[in-house]
Amino acid sequence: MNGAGNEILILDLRGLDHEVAPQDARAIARAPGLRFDQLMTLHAPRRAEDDAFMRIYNIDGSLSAACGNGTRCVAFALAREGKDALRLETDAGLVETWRLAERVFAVDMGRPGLEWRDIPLAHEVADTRSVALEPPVAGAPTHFSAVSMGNPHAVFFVADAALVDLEALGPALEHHPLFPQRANISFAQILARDDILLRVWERGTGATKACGSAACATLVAAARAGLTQRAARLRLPGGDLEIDWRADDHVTMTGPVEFEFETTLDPRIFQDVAA
Ligand SMILES: N[C@H](CCC[C@H](N)C(=O)O)C(=O)O
Repeated sequence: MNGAGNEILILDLRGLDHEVAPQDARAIARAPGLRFDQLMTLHAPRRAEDDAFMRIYNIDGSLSAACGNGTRCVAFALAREGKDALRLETDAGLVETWRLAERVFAVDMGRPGLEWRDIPLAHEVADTRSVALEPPVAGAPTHFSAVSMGNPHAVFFVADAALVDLEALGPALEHHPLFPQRANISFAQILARDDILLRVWERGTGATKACGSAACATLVAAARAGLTQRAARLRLPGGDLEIDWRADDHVTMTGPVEFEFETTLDPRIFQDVAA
């Protein structure tokens, strides 16, 4: 499936007692014919009131605690079992989804983390709205806004997002010493007080057509900076997402899903997997 162009693979393991190891996620990412930005594995819920426990892997096998576009795809997949509203648990807590139309879903991504330890950053920073990029990275802005959506985000506001060399700046910023758990890197251009152009270099995956949690982090950063109101359209290369940082501090995201194909995994892809 995809959510606004963010390629998502869902592996339904609810009937099995199986954990996917990082090297398995990397093997699936290399399997012929499979192409994804994130792998979402579904497991039996830990609490009776939840519908499933969900894990999120990047293509390098690293885990993420949030995946907005992937959560919408999971909501679409489980809606086929007759449920249009879901409670999904992730390593970062509860995520709730509800259907707005055949292929449009909303996700409550929870509250943003805004303290330096929430992101996390490598040392204390008084104001995460404007963090000095020290040491500097050639070609990158000197300051960014840091937000956690359960996963780490660094948001750089730029005059023209189309001019950013994502492939050059992405890796240096993802692995910057300020980010002990690395970070998802966003370059945002404010078009209006309710309209943002966004390009994302994702931690553990690279440049993607859309990143839901980055869209949430960018809206929160823009609103905190007084650049936009608390709700806006986020325009990503793969599609638009509507983000709303509500008065109760929860961030909701509304966007499309597309179903591409269903298949089974050939067990041979897990043989001779380099650890
Ligand atoms: N594409 C996902 C985000 C994955 C985040 C992952 N790259 C990480 O935090 O390591 C989304 O739509 O929210």
